[in-house]
Amino acid sequence: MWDYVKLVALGVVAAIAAYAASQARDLPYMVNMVEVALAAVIALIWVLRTMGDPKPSKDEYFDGVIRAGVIATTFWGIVGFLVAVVIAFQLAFPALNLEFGNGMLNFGRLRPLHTSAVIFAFGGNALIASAFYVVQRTSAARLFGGTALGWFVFWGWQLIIVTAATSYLLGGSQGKEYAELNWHLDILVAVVWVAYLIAFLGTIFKRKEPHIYVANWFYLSFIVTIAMLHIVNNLAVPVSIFGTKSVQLMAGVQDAMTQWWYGHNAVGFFLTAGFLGMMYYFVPKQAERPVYSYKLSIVHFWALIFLYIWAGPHHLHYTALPDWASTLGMVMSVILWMPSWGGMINGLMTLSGAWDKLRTDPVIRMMVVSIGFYGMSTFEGPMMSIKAVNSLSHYTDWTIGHVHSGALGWNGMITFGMLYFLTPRLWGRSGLYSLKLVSWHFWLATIGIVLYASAMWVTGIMEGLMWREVDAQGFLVNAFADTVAAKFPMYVVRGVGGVLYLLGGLIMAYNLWATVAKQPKTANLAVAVPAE
Ligand code: HEM
Ligand code: HEM
Ligand SMILES: [Cu+2]
Repeated sequence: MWDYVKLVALGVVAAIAAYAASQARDLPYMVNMVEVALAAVIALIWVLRTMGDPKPSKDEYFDGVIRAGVIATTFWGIVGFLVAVVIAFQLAFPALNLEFGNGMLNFGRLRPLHTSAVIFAFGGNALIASAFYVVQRTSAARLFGGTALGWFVFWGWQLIIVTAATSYLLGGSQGKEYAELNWHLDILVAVVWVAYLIAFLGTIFKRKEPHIYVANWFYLSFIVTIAMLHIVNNLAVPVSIFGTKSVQLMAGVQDAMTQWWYGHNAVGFFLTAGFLGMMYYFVPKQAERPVYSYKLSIVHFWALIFLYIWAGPHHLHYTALPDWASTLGMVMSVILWMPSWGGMINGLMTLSGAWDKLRTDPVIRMMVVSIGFYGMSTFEGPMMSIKAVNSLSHYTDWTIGHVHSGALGWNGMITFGMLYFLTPRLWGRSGLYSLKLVSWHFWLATIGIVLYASAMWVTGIMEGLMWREVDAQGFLVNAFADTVAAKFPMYVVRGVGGVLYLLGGLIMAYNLWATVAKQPKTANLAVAVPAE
């Protein structure tokens, strides 16, 4: 019966999408609708072919969707880093904005492709997969909603990634950073995200462990907050239901504030709280030590989520935003340093008594460096939110350097650690194919980040100082073009750093593949046992 409901629903979606494509007013909308129709047809065929298959055992964890998530995270990571390297060199060598790409290969279109690929495709898949793994293990319960809900979340997310990417390349964007998707795709995101929330919360509700492990608190706050941010920041009235264009509900400075309330908390909850959930499960697991302080984890959790939500105005210093709002954002940001370091200390000190593992286990090394970069970027951030500092750093590459020490160092490295932890376990292999290759990955990535961040500090502070340099009469000394020319060598260094980081990612992809393909099989451990 349930299968028939699914068939009808998919058929209706395919028909509506095909009709919408035929009525489309612009190219991105048309292509997106064709993609949605195709996806619905493929899903329909799959449901038809698997109808009546035996149901999987209820006391086994649902790991298929997590395996798919591991593959997707690795794949989108490589895609995101590759586009990253291209745009990095485009900034150094503008001729790389290739003419024959007809606009599609220009920096302006590839930049949102990069940010979305790394944050939402690479980071998003890592978060979804790890949340599904952690919530099942710590609740000793199978994922709520059965295979259907889990696969819906996974494939829905991949569909969003593909439609988003094609839309950006074709110029479909509403021009809000990290929220470039037009309204028709925003609705898709909201639907898939609510399904994700239901799968996660449902598993918590049916848990066999009385206790809710702290990693789940972080994951839950991330899922709920992102839903709220996404919906409020994208409130808009479409111009036509057959086109991408819409009118934002809020205007002017209210819209700007809403956008950076969203943007900052995308950092705070997507790139921080969710990844802290990852840290709180995988670091103790890999180190084989309990969390350093459970009390600290609770205190810094509440402090973190309370403070983050107020800090958005630090993106709008010296703008039309009222001064008091800007000051409020600054103060909350500076206070935010404390809970951030609470998290860092808790992660690092989990290794107390196991520091020797740093020499023998490159996966732990990766996690520790990740936590180190988390600490560094959450010191740098509060400092940059102080108005006097921001008046120098804003609009410069310093911000870009800050972003990437968080993104490459913290998000990237903890994700790599998580993938190295999960792959042998999910495929029932005795261990990773090669620890030596993990070590290579570690060094390439670390050197890549250091090149990236130091190049951006130098060029950022340099251009900030050049912009404000005045002569004795008060005239500006440097033309804007002078700063662009001066930045060239640093842009090349950043590009080289990116190449190293990408190489590390490729080595990881090979190592993970070889782990599955070449390592001997061990007994499968997918049976639900109390709180792993
Ligand atoms: C191979 C490594 C990477 C390289 C070479 C790279 C390069 C770049 C470049 C050239 C830009 C544009 C900067 C500008 O407009 O001046 C950029 C922006 C950005 N990248 Fe990356 N990136 C890499 C990895 C990542 C990762 C892994 C993430 C996130 C997890 C990330 C997140 C971002 C964000 C959020 C921005 C926008 C920053 C802003 O507007 O302030 N990047 N990246
Ligand atoms: C206590 C923690 C943090 C604070 C207070 C903070 C503060 C700031 C400030 C003041 C800016 C510059 C705003 C501007 O001048 O335009 C900024 C930019 C940014 N930060 Fe952080 N930061 C923190 C942690 C992080 C972390 C851990 C990450 C990444 C994982 C991150 C990602 C970003 C991104 C992506 C931007 C660029 C936004 C844009 O596109 O303009 N931040 N942050
Ligand atoms: Cu912020």
